[in-house]
Amino acid sequence: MDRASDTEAERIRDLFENITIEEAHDDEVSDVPTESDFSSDKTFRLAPNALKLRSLIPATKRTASHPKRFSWSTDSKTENVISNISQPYPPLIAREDFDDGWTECIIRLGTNNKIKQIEGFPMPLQRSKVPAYHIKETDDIGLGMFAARRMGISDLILNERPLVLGPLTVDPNKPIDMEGYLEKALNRLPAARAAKYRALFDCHTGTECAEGDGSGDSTLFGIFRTNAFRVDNLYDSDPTDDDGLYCAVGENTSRINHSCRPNALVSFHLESFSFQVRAIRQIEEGEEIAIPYCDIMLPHEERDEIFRNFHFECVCQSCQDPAASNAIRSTITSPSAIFKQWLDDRSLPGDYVIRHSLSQIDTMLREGMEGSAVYGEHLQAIMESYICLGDSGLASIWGVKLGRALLASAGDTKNLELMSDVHLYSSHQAWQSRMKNKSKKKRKGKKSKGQKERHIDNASAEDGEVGNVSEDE
Ligand SMILES: C[S@@+](CC[C@H](N)C(=O)[O-])C[C@H]1O[C@@H](n2cnc3c(N)ncnc32)[C@H](O)[C@@H]1O
Repeated sequence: MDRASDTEAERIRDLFENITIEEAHDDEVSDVPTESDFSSDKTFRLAPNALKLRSLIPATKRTASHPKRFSWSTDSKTENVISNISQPYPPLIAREDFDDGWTECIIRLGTNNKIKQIEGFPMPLQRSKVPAYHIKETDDIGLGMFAARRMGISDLILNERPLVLGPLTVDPNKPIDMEGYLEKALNRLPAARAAKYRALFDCHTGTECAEGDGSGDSTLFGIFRTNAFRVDNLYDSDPTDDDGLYCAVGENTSRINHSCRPNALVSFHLESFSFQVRAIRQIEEGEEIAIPYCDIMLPHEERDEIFRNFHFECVCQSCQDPAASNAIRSTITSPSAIFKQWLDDRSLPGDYVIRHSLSQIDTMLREGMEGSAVYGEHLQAIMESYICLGDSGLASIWGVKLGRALLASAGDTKNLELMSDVHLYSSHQAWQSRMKNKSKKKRKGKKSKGQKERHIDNASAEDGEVGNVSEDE
């Protein structure tokens, strides 16, 4: 971080300590949602794109560490429903003066407090000197985002603070006045940011979907439903269901179109309270940037069903030939069963998992599926195979690939830093657990020439390429 941003971070922190949260008065918000408003089985998604950025780190970890104290309060009359959390309120500083942008949040007080406890919040946004994108008309699907320069895997394309954040789901049988809340939120936003929100695309208002979900012809809610992306790491109740989860609308993030073979992923970075969009493969200047609005592993019919709720038919290459893309998807599976089999059966060859995962990765690269969680699982399977085989060089090559994939999907640089450390691999508990003649090798201190070991050719294992398996005779 440079000196200027250091100073800005300190300034924000100082000011933030003086934040006063506005209490919602009964006359202002007459229908404050109660716990039951958010807890019906019949909830629907507000986010068309409800992007489940499933972490490659086992989900149990996240669930286990989830603090229950952030559950919805039943004492809703005293709750602050609309609260400003990202910056302090005037007269401390004018919202217009805030370079990184201002987010209005339709959230519970518990969530508000949770955000304020995040260490370092709010961190400044990352800005690139040379713009990475521009927004312009596509040939057929309205506006879209296009690369302004060439980018590599995990490169940051966009980092922006959302305009508005609100609940992911509401109960259609007990609709809350989202239109009213959004109107309030926009009135509190700087005028220019509110205008950006109002200018966003609305595929929802006036449709049959709007009739059934309580949004009626409310335009601001329609815009919210069209453009909100799920915020995966902010939750107010049990994160195993949709209840108490949030989604957010971004000025530029919400202009990114969907593809079932996306070249970028969007994630939410809590510390800076911002969307990050990162490349998941090399992107050429002028190429359209596309993200997944749903799980791209789903068969075409199920993806189509999701898009139908949002009134579009996907125009991506995979959807041009559904039979072919379904056939490819049906061959892709998680490596977990094969990995377990390899660990249990020592008669299987050393490269058993590696060969299988390389073949799966090859298929996924051809179909443009680097954005799926299974892709990361295969990178991980190869990395862990090399750990078991005691090859830290190759383990680190695949570890760095995995680190980049994790960075692109979760916006966190920690994994990549960790995986770049070559000593990490030899200190793994499974290190050398699959080596034949382990003791003999140790005595010799080098690889036995006659031993049949297979390895990935380092030169061809560079990013985006599948390495060749060769025999080391
Ligand atoms: C979040 S907006 C994306 C930006 C939008 N194109 C605009 O002009 O503001 C989502 C809408 O874009 C269109 N869209 C996005 N991806 C598409 C795709 N792959 N095929 C067809 N339409 C798509 C649909 O109309 C969808 O409701």
